Amino acid sequence: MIPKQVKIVEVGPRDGLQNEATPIHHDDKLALIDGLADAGLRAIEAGSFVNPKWVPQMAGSGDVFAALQRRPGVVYSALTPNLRGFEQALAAGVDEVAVFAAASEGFSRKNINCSVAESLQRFEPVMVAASAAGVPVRAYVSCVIACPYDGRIDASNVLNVTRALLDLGCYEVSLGDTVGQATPADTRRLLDTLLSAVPVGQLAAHFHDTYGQALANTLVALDYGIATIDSSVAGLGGCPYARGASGNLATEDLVYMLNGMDIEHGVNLDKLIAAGNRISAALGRRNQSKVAQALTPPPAG
Ligand SMILES: CC(C)(COP(=O)([O-])OP(=O)([O-])OC[C@H]1O[C@@H](n2cnc3c(N)ncnc32)[C@H](O)[C@@H]1OP(=O)([O-])[O-])[C@@H](O)C(=O)NCCC(=O)NCCSC(=O)C[C@@](C)(O)CC(=O)[O-]
Repeated sequence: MIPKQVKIVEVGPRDGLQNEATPIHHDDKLALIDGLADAGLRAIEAGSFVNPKWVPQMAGSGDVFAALQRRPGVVYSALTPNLRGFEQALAAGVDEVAVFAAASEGFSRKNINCSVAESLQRFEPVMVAASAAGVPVRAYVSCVIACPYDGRIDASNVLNVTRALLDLGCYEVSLGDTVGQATPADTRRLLDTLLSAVPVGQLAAHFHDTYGQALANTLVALDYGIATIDSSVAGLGGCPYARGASGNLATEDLVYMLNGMDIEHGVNLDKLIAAGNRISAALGRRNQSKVAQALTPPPAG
């Protein structure tokens, strides 16, 4: 049954910006995060504590967290691949962290330099430390439909990794269609398998829009009762280890659809579009959201 209320997890400042070729000014990151919070987003992935040699755009995440104007009720989170990343995130004052695994061996090796089984072992000390510090841990599974290295992925692989992450103590697993190849039929097949064994309240949807399918797939996820949807303002993003993959579902497009379906989400569309247009201008490109394009007046003259 379609949920009456949806939690939007805004991943633009992390998933969105991590793949940008040109350096992004610290102040632009802060303005983006604050603009998103001002628009009503209550879960914002603001950075990531990974090796800066591998993902240079996230190198300043500690500084970003230190300088955030925290708004009450907003959860500011970060990616942490291992204990070292978690310790840095904790020192930076994150409210929540996310560990990230993959449903394919090829992507796991390229992305985090270890096998899927090894990645789960690396998360064990993170879970212990997070529990001791009272920090909730979310998880991602990448490549839930297809992998740029291993091809099509069997839903049983996704189920096994999802279960392992929940068994470790993650409160939720976000299902990442990293390369954006899923069609609604693929999403249905995946969710039929997953929901035979995992409660719907422990799953979130994370679709990239490379093939223009993200909103259609999100609608399928909502239809299956998934009430947490990841999206990225202005459709920012991509993954450094999935060449050619484009940004996430644009938050503006998601909000517009939810408005039309009378599903509560708490986000002001006008303020969201303004935040998306600001970061797009800072990056020297057009806002990739169709809704933002439709609702933004063309420049005068
Ligand atoms: C995971 C590691 C760190 C393992 O990297 P590794 O090479 O296996 O780690 P290591 O323990 O062998 O250490 C190697 C070097 O990394 C350093 N190191 C070790 N840990 C850290 C850390 N936490 N922060 C900073 N530095 C770290 C460590 O100090 C050492 O430095 P060196 O001595 O060479 O100078 C590395 O592979 C890495 O940083 N990978 C980047 C992964 C990444 O950020 N990918 C993009 C995000 S995932 C994504 O976008 C998908 C998602 C979530 O959105 C969902 C979807 O759409 O699919």
